[in-house]
Amino acid sequence: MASKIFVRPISIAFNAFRNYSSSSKLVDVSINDKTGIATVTMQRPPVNSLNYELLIELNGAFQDLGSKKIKGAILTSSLKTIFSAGLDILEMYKPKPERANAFWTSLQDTWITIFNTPYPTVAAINGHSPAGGCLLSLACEYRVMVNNYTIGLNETKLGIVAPFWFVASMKNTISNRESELALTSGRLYKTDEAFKVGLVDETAENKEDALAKAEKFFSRFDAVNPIARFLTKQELRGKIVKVGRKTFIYKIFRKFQICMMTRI
Ligand SMILES: CCCCCCCCCC/C=C\CC(=O)SCCNC(=O)CCNC(=O)[C@H](O)C(C)(C)COP(=O)(O)OP(=O)(O)OC[C@H]1O[C@@H](n2cnc3c(N)ncnc32)[C@H](O)[C@@H]1OP(=O)(O)O
Repeated sequence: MASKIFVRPISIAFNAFRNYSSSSKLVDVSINDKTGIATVTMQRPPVNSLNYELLIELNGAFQDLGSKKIKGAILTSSLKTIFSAGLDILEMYKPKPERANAFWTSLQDTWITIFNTPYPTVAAINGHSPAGGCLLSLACEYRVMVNNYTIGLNETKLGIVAPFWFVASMKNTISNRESELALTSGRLYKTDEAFKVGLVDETAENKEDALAKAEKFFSRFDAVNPIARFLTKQELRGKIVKVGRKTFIYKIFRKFQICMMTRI
């Protein structure tokens, strides 16, 4: 684990990013060769619900970007009014245990990858972003959200308990008090409300405005050593990942969830 952490930022310094573009079915990745900014676009209509295949592609996209010399990556959606509707409900309906296990693992791996990237990340939230959609944006370092949409961890409203790494991601962004109020009530915030509590960092008029503001965020690091930056990010986020990845409680929790899912 430690070697992975220390090798990555050094290796990215030796890789070029120029003229890179790749598009799979569910995720499009492009890198602007002038700015060095990557854009990762989810494109799974109708609502970018997170199924196993989308998660695997997302995880792969963010991992691959770790080997390119990019300035930062923006996560956004190709859909007009939805960033992501969260986990695909169909993945949770009477799944086979193997599929359920693979699904949960892919969700957690994707969260860890995005939460831990050596390069800066921004979610340009250009539509509704409930539950797992909110989680993806929380994994990024900065959130810009288009006006008049909703975002939040609404699991309790669905009768579901948010895993503690969902909760930890929220608490990494807004206060413990606000997290408690939000999670226990399953609150979905409108864009302006989310901005007021710090769940999003900036609001935007439309997707173009959100992308422009996201790009501007990366210039904060123009005069910052990327390795020092990444190690500092790890110092701040490492404990959350460690707890999420390793604890006995997590394994029990996952078994319990899969058990619940396969019985419904
Ligand atoms: C259940 C077992 C529990 C066991 C324990 C599990 C523990 C889990 C821990 C983590 C928990 C949860 C994380 C999650 O992410 S759960 C998913 C939460 N998502 C939501 O609550 C969002 C629901 N969707 C909406 O609010 C709206 O659809 C929208 C995103 C605001 C879009 O609205 P819209 O009016 O533009 O579109 P709409 O007509 O509603 O939907 C279009 C079609 O998309 C389908 N759909 C919507 N959301 C999902 C989804 N999450 N998964 C799969 N499919 C989805 C919707 O059914 C429509 O389909 P169709 O056109 O009717 O066929």
